[in-house]
Amino acid sequence: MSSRKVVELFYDVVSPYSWLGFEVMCRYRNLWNIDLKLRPAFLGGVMQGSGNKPPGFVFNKMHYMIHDLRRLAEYFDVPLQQPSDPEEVMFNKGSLAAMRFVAAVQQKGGDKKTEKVSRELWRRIWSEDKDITEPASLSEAAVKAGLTDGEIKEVLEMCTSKEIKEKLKSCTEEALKLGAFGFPMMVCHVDGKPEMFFGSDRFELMAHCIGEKWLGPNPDKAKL
Ligand SMILES: N[C@@H](CCC(=O)N[C@@H](CS)C(=O)NCC(=O)O)C(=O)O
Repeated sequence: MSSRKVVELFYDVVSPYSWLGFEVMCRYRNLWNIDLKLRPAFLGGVMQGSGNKPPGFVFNKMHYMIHDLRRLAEYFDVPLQQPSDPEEVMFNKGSLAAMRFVAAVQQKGGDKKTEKVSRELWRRIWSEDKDITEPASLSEAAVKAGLTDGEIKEVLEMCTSKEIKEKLKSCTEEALKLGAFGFPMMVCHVDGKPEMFFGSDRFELMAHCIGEKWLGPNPDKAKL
């Protein structure tokens, strides 16, 4: 068997398309000969650093996105539901506190816990119309992800540390260096060279580039 290819997934829980990309990558992780590395980063920093603007800033794009996400939720089998005030959630409240929390969970608990906490945060913001900015909200997500009270207390304390702020910042800067202008971004390391893909709609091409088979967004169902 050829050596496993490293695939880095850069994401932010404020991004609904990242949730789709994240679930697909988690479903394919054991099917493809890949080593998936979760790279929680800050989409606001990527927008600023690349000079891009969120698609929601253009009225027609926002309108399209809301319609598109409804179709995609069903197609990807991810329980995406639009929050009651998407602009407030995405542009005013944002995700800096949540992504520092995810970075701290990764530092303390590794990728399995990072996966679970990220999923619970997405569920709050993009399925249940709940807050992800307050410490109590972050704690609730962590409880659902299976972290103990002691772990949650420690992770919340870590969020304000210089180390965690730097960790999130450096991951965001790394994404920018790899060419990021939005999320999700997948970077496949093929023969030592990084190959970047933007969006949750590039899996077919990505599979082709890494020599794997694309079986649709839900490979388990495709096999039935
Ligand atoms: N076509 C992509 C769109 C992804 C997308 O719109 N991502 C947003 C964040 S939720 C973004 O960063 N957009 C930047 C851009 O479109 O330039 C997909 O289907 O996943």
